[in-house]
Parts: sequence; structure tokens; C-alpha cells
Amino acid sequence: MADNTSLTGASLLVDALQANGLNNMYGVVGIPVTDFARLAELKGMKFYGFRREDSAVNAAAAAGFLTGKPGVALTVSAPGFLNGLTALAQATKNCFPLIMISGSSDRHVIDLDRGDYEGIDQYNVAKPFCKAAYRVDRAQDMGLAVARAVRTAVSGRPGGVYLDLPAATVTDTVAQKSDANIYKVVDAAPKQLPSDDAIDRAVELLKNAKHPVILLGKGAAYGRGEDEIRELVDKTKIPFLPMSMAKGVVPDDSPSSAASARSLSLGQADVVLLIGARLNWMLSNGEAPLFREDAKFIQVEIDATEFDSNRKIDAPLQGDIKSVLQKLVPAIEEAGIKAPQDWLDLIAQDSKKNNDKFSARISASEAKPTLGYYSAIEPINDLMQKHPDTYIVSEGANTLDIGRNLIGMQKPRHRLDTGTWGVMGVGLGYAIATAVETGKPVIALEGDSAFGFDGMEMETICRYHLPVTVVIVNNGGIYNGDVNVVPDQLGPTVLSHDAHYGDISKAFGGDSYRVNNYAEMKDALEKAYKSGNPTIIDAQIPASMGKESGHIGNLNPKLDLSAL
Ligand SMILES: Cc1ncc(Cn2c(C)c(CCOP(=O)(O)OP(=O)(O)O)sc2=O)c(N)n1
Ligand SMILES: [Mg+2]
Repeated sequence: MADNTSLTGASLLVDALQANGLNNMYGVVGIPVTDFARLAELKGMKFYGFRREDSAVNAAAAAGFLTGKPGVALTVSAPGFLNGLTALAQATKNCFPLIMISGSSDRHVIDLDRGDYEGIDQYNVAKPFCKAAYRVDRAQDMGLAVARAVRTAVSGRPGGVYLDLPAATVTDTVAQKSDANIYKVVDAAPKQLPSDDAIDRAVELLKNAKHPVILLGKGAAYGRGEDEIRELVDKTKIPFLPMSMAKGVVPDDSPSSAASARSLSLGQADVVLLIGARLNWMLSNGEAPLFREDAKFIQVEIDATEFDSNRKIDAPLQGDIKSVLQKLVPAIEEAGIKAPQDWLDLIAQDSKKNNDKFSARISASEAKPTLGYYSAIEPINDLMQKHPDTYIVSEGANTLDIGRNLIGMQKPRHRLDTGTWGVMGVGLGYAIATAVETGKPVIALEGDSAFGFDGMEMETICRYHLPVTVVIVNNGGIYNGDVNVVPDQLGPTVLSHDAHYGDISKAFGGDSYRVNNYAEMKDALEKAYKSGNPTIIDAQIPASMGKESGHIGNLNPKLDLSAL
């Protein structure tokens, strides 16, 4: 490499990323970052080229969730930056650490609005959608820029950081490398411990609880608190419920799981211990009837402004999850706290009733000659129990919701899905980064509409020959495929039902299967898993299957269209 290249902003940026242990980059190149990406590869980074920026930034976000280090994404300016912005915002909402680097224009051109090639004020546009935005205008500031980006992304509540990289900085130089002051951030995410008073307050509440429950959010998975949480559940037998991406923090088949008795366990709980879970829309904002009006809440949360966001928190425990639990669990054990047996019996009874109903639905679906949601997804659950190292990524509505309940997880951080915003189009980007970062097989369980948002990334999966099996549950529509409102006009939710999505995989050298019943689905899944090849399995189900908006139909305003 020419000597002066090593003194450019581009080279110093790579040095600073590598100094902080960041060696993978997910992006789409073009003006002004193409050579920057090439230089990154020449200096030992791995660059993964995508077909669209939102998938690349989603991949970097997933890498952040899985590794605890910020994922790194790269986009071009303006349209590429804007394509990545949704994923940057989604990462911030999900509290996944991520640094999105976008090429940009020089300030003097933007600020005088002189009309640049792909010129918008990206630095200011990004701010409302991320944890912080920084702009690096001089090569000499590169060490500081990356240090700030890394620390901001992972400290406190993790999130997305935008790093604006003007074209001029790419080629700007320093006289000597040391001028850029490149260093590894010291203790990027410092431990934060709760006060002894806060611990005592929480223990006091649990001591008197008749109906305690533990609610685990994706923060508990990200915070790597599984050892402490498993000990807490094992020692106290307090029933737990995992939110979607917290599944596996405690194995779903644990006898203390109350997931099958969700309404009863939350609706009758008198003390709720929230661990890395926010009382947002996914938990009815903490309101009745999901929770009792008189329920008391203990909340483990790193961001104090989250407390009382939706209802009074009686025992706030501020700190990082692992540090809080390392103080809280021994204190609970010392107090000899155990869940009352009558409460456990009540939950066990309700769980058995609901599990019996669920199993009957699965067996009925498996017995049918055609495929349904349950018979299409149950083979994935079977495979997961046999191979718990496998990762699951999922998106859709019914496909997502039924899959969440049907697929039991044994390990933490092995399930990624549409997250707090329920965003479609995350699946394949998440699957790619999961396969890259872990080297393990990934199953992407997709609704047919959801797959359409990022289906072209199947080419990326095939190009890097990743062990990703994409199962597309095809009911020919958004939620379902047979609601037409105007004769001989396709309804707004209707998509192609007799579709051969598998051909997209074949087009790029991947494998494909089309299955119409349980046995065929089971067989195709086994073959795909064993092959380690990129694969699409087209699981055809009737267009009539699927509820509008899956399990969150209550959020979709209903109009009386019959009168029209
Ligand atoms: C970016 C984006 N656009 C649109 C939606 C709305 N939406 C859409 C378009 C969904 C797809 C549902 O259809 P599917 O085929 O993926 O799954 P099922 O048919 O099995 O329900 S789920 C949902 O909330 C969204 N959540 N995110
Ligand atoms: Mg569908």
C-alpha cells in the first residue's frame, strides 16, 4: 500500500475499527466509499456486500446483538444513507449496538445548499433516528471519532450510532499515524451496580409476594444475564415469561415457564420482576387487564428514564443486568424467597390446559393432507430440539406469531425477529449476520409478504454460501391471500399464491424445495439442514389461512366496509 495511503482518513478509520476489535463490515458500496471498502479488505477486514442498505444495516445490528460489540455498516451518501436509516432507527429502538458509516458531502456545499451529487445534510437528518450522530471532518480526528462511536453504541442502553464520513475526509491525510491518536476504548460499557437500598426494596416486595412472576425482555438476552437468571428461577421457582428475543435465556421447556399461561400469570401477578423488558405496547403499556391495577413492579433496567414510563415502578433497580442480578439473586436467596406452591399449581393447571389445546391443534394440522401454519412450522421446532445450536430468525404476522409460540428455544440469543417495532424486511439481513458471526446454521422463518421485503438478499446468502434455510410460509398474502374487496380487482393484501419462490434460490446456485404437507416439510428441512447449502423451502398453505395482523389485530383500526 502506498505509504501516503496509510495516512489517509480511510486507512485510519480502518485502523481505528480494528483497534476496537471490529473486523466485519456489512454494506453496499458506491460513491464515495468504494475504495474505502477495498482498503478495509486489504487491511484484513471482512466486507460483506449486500443488495440493499437496509439489509446491510440490519445485519450489522444483528451482529451487535449477538456479539455485544457494535456491528459496522457502510452505505453511500443520500439514497444509500436513507435506505439504511430505517434499520439504524430499528437498531436504536431494539437497543442493538451498531455504527452506521455513510459517505457524505462537504459541509460548505451542503450548508450553502449548492446542490451536490447525492447531497443532503445526513448528519442532522440522522440525529432523531439514532442514539448519537458524529461527523469526522479531519483525518486527525479518526481515533476520537471511532472511540466515541464505539463507546456511545455499547455503553448504557445500547443503540445505533451514525458516523458521517465526508468524501474529503476519506482522502484527507495526517503527517504521521500517531497524529490520529488511534486507541482501543477502555471499558466501553462500564458496569453499573444498583444501590443496597434498591436491592433491599426489591427483596422486601418479593418476600411478601403471593403471585410473583419474572418477565424477561430482549435486554436480558443482550445483557448476558442467563446464568444469574437461571439460578434465580431454579432457586426460587418463581414462574418466568420470556418476550420473543428473550426466549432461551431460560430454556422454554423449563418447568418454571409460564409462557403457556400468559394471561393468567400476568393477570393475577401481584409482584412483577421485569428484567430487560420495557412496559411498552408489547405489554399493553403495563395496563389492566393484562396486569392487575394493584400489581407492584420491580424493574431491572440500565436507563433510569425508562422507570415509570408507563406505570409506577415500586422498586427500580438501575444498572446493567448482569451486575444487578449478581447483587439481587444472592439477596433473594438469603431471604429464602420461594414462589408459593398454590400459585405454582394454579399456573401449572392453566399451562396444561393450554398446552393440551395447542398439541391438539398441531396434531390436527399434521394429520391433514395439506399444509397449515402448525404443520409447516412444527418440523422446525422438532429440529431445534435436536439441534439447539441452530439460530432462528423470523418475520411475518401469523408466521411470526405462531412460530414464536411453536418453536421452543434452549439457548439465549438464538432467536432474532421483528423486534419492538415489528419491522418487515429484517429477516435475511439478520440471517446473514447470524451465519457470519456464529458460523452456525440459521433458519429464517418468513411469511411470504415479509420475504418480499428483502428477498433479493438470497443472492447475498448464495454468494457467500451461508448455511441459511429460508422457509417461506406462503398463504399468498399479507395476513392471508383471499380478501378481495372489489370484484375482479386484487385486494390490498393479496400476493401471488401459486408462487415458486424457491426458484430465486436456484437462480443463484442454492437449493430449493416446494412442500405441500407435513411429511414433505419435515423431509425438506432435514435435507436442507444436513446440506449446509443456502436453501429456500416453499411451504404452500391455503390462502384462507391467517388472521388479519396475526396476534395484534387489535392495533389495526377496523372500518365497516360492508355498507359501501
Ligand atoms: C416495513 C413494514 N411494512 C409493512 C408492515 C406491515 N406488516 C406486513 C406487511 C406484514 C406481512 C404479513 O404477511 P406475511 O405473509 O409476511 O405473514 P402471514 O401472511 O403469515 O401473516 S406484518 C405487518 O405488520 C410492517 N410491519 N413493516
Ligand atoms: Mg402471508
